[in-house]
Amino acid sequence: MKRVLDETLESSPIIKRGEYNYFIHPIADGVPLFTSDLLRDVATRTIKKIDTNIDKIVTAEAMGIPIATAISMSTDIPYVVMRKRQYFLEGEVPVHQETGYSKGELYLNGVQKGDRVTIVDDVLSTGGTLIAVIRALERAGAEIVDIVCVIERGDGKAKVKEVTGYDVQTLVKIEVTENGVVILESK
Ligand SMILES: O=P(O)(O)OC[C@H]1O[C@H](OP(=O)(O)OP(=O)(O)O)[C@H](O)[C@@H]1O
Ligand code: HPA
Repeated sequence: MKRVLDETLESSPIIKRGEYNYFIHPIADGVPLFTSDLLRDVATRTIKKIDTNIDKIVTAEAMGIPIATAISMSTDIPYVVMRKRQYFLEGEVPVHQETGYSKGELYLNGVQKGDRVTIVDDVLSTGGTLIAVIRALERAGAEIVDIVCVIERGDGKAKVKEVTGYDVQTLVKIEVTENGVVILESK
């Protein structure tokens, strides 16, 4: 099957966000154009990697949402979005999130103690976001079954393992320089 993700990644434009070389790709930003071929490729490859005997998929806004939606529509597993906005619902879990270029809060709602959950997200870079999501789920008393991030860059995977003990699966590992994206590994 055509690996649309890999084919499109190598033509990603790069912009500077402070010192951070930020690649722009539809999976990570929704621009310049998010095609159904790309979403299907990502959803199909992610579903193959996870145990679908789970209660919920958990993702973080914004760009985990299309991925979680596509997986949910194929598997009938419902999903929860960790939002940057607070809702003040009973049991809401706030956590601090830091990426390579931003800081803020994320809020978890809708996950109950004992829920079997799988985390999906678009990019794993420093690992800051995943660590925050894992911490929130631990506080909620959920059982984390799988973690899949579509695109891996940097050493976030090792950092997540060191800090939380969890393994993260990814679909592609890339290197980002100011000149562009290079695919190091496609799984
Ligand atoms: O491993 P990290 O360094 O934490 O980077 C990965 C995170 O960065 C992006 O989120 P961002 O907060 O920029 O939100 P977005 O999805 O709205 O772009 C991306 O969607 C991941 O969640
Ligand atoms: O370089 C990036 N591009 C898009 N999304 C991201 N999330 C973390 N790093 C990046």
